[in-house]
Amino acid sequence: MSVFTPVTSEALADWLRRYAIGRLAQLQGISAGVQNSNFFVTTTLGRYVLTLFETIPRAELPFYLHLMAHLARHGLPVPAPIADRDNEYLGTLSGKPAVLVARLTGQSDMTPAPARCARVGAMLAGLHLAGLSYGRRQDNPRGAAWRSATAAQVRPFLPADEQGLLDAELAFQAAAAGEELPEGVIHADLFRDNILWDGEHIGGVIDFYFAGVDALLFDVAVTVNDWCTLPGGELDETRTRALLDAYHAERPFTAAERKAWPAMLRAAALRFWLSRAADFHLPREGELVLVKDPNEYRDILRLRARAVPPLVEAGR
Ligand SMILES: Nc1ncnc2c1ncn2[C@@H]1O[C@H](COP(=O)(O)OP(=O)(O)O)[C@@H](O)[C@H]1O
Ligand SMILES: N[C@@H](CCOP(=O)(O)O)C(=O)O
Repeated sequence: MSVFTPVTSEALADWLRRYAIGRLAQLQGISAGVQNSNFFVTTTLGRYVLTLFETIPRAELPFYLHLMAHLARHGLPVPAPIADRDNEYLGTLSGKPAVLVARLTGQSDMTPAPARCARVGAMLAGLHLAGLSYGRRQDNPRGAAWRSATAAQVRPFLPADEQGLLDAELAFQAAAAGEELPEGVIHADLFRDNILWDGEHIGGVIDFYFAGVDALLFDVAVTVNDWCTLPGGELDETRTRALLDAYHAERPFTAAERKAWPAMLRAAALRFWLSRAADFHLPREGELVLVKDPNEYRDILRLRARAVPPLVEAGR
């Protein structure tokens, strides 16, 4: 559970006067998420999610908020940020940068069937295509430079065998960086808990606060590693095929991407092993704080270094 910064009903009711969305009816802390403080806010006019940003520098926030507005305008089920009476998305509450976004409907599915993986693949391709016309640029905050810096921070806390795994992977990734891959805006954290299902339709894609510009294939790898992994960490071939084929039908993978796929699955696994290890060994203070298991992604990383299914089946 993550609420790092408390918000009182009195302070929120006062803050809401800046908006045109009615009076506060209900405020509830959200028991999920690891990065920001989130609350469900119900007013006399609608239902919203309030996010207080805990770590992202204020100057970087317009990239995310305008991206969400851009994608929503392109018909994707992304929460539109709410502008205040001065036409600003970003405000300040409890001393933190704060935003209200539309609350979307649906529930996340932690045991998705192949058909849902296919929908996610198609939606991810749509998100990448819509992102091509987004005018702002900000690098992936969890890209290669962040991975090297975070590896140095967490390495002293790891046992010897994990230090060896980490060193070998960093060396492998440095050697694998080669041909240029198609780039664009990526979500970068499209886990099962960041998609809300409304029946068989995707009702919401949330949590854009790791988005940035990077290889589109990195986003595909992040998504496959979460949506298509069996409990022991191996890839489920049916779900993997469903997701990749549906993506490929919307944005065909290039030859360079096919070649880079095994290394990209490993880069994506490394990213989440590192962030979870950093959250575990270097925790932040908070009222309700959720820490996810780093070993899950350590094991996924080990397994992806063995055989993985091809990005595109032979003959397609
Ligand atoms: N726009 C939204 N509509 C509906 N529920 C949301 C929305 N945004 C967040 N949530 C809920 O809040 C939870 C935490 O949000 P998330 O963005 O994952 O947190 P964090 O920013 O800490 O990673 C989600 O799992 C979901 O239940
Ligand atoms: N998806 C990441 C952590 C980010 O948490 P989220 O709640 O914002 O998705 C992980 O699983 O490590």
